[in-house]
Amino acid sequence: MTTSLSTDAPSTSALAREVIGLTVTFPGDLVALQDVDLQVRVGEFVAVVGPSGCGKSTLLRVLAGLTPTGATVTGTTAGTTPAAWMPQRDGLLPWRRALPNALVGARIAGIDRDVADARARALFDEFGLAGFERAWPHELSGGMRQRLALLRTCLPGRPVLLLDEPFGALDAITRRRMNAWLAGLDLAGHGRAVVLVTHDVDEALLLADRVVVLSDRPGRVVLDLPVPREGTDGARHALLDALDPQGRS
Ligand SMILES: Nc1ncnc2c1ncn2[C@@H]1O[C@H](COP(=O)(O)OP(=O)(O)OP(=O)(O)O)[C@@H](O)[C@H]1O
Repeated sequence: MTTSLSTDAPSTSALAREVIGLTVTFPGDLVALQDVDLQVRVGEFVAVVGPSGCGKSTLLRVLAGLTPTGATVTGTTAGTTPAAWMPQRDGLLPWRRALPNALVGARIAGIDRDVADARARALFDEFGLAGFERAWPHELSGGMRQRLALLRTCLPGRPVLLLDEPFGALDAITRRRMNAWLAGLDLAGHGRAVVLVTHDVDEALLLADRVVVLSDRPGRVVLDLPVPREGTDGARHALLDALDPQGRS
């Protein structure tokens, strides 16, 4: 399946995001990330995996151009390609129905109301949310809320998508569908890039061109692995080894 989602950026092979020597320290000398180097090129799908608390969300925030609350950030960052960030919490506005919630980012991005409305209605269908345009967020299941939040993130067509565990609340079948949708994005053709934080190694292998493994906190890059197109068993072992070096037999 190839998913056609309009984007406001031309197709290039440019650097979408780069961090070099990134160190993030929270108050109390809590070092969340240490000396992290990461490059994401337009057209790439990069998955970031690592143990809980190793700094994945913090890294995504920095890639989004945000300074995590209270943090000291050192190192260099580059890449100005506009990005849309989906945080772990869905952040839906409880006082707005589903469709107006979906349109929030598009309105902020200055997209014409009718254009955004038409795009949103098409995506409600693709995301299995057709018929729920007028539902209130509290009337949606956890998985539906997550899909709505992802739809809202994708709607403005920003070239870089930064997705923090977007499928955590989804049942296996819906997760497969959403994976297929993401896998069908013609990233290179639309000048896009995706950085996906996930706990699921198989999801990372299915979707990504590269998988970056962070160590236990302070998070450092312990593996940056290109995913082979065919036969991912070896890559899977390498990832599991990097995630749990002590578990090696
Ligand atoms: N605003 C903050 N103030 C203080 N400490 C923070 C803050 N945000 C994150 N941390 C700490 O930084 C470390 C990394 O947190 P982060 O949320 O980036 O990890 P994560 O890998 O995304 O975790 P998880 O997989 O459980 O979501 C943790 O020890 C966390 O407690």
